[in-house]
Amino acid sequence: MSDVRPEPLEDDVPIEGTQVRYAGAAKVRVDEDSEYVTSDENLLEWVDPRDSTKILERTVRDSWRVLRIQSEFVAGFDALENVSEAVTVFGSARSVPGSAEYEMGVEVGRRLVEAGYAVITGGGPGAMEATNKGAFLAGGESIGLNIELPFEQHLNPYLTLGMHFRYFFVRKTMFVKYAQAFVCLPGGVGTLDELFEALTLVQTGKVKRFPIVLVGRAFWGPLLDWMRQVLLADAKISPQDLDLITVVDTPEEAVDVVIASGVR
Ligand SMILES: C/C(=C\CNc1ncnc2c1ncn2[C@@H]1O[C@H](COP(=O)(O)O)[C@@H](O)[C@H]1O)CO
Repeated sequence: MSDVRPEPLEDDVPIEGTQVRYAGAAKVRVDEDSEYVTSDENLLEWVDPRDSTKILERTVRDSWRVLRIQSEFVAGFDALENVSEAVTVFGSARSVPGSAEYEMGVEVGRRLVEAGYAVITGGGPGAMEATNKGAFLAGGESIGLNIELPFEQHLNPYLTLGMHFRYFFVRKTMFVKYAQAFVCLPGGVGTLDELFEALTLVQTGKVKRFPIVLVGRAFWGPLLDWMRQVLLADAKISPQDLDLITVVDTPEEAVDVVIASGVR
């Protein structure tokens, strides 16, 4: 596999004292230290109904925000409607390039493409970049769905299609709707959130025939042990819920599980 770094989709000229950031679909250059409030933060902010000076926030702004949310769904559906069979891969934003963990992501991306799948990630750094890199260099469809965050945010350069979302929940819909399976590489809170959202959707029958594969027994094993020893023992889950997750050690095994599940 060639290791040539492709031209990034994003290529901002650095100017001292400034930073480039997204505001929804728009890209703007702002002061380096300017405070930034994300769309998710605005949406989720509680406005005291007893405070009459905030009536504008409570009524007009939230109502109009719905149209922005709607437009984000439309943009996502439009951009992704032609995606062929795909697997969404989650994993740490902090996996370091060149580390074994990063290389595992590269191999997952490559093997998924070789098995005929498009690859979808969060479009950011770390395991997301690694997986996109493997998919991109293998000549496959490599999709990154990025998210507006309170700090500078870039799409990784290994994408054939990149999108930038304001709202976490809109982006999460795309992760599920356009994929036939989830693969989770080692990760932190974001990865756990994505894993458990997927698991809830499968457990409650909202999505069907949707393999969830965790790569790295040493990393994921203790979580599964806890689910068994605490959640199952305390009757918070059913024994069959544990069957919804498959833990493997290698990218090869992970892709084999996806293929064997027959999802297409
Ligand atoms: C913290 C750093 C970058 C953050 N950038 C992200 N870009 C895109 N998607 C992200 C980012 N951070 C989290 N995510 C999503 O959550 C998962 C990773 O979170 P974790 O807490 O690192 O496990 C990932 O799958 C994304 O969908 C470094 O500068």
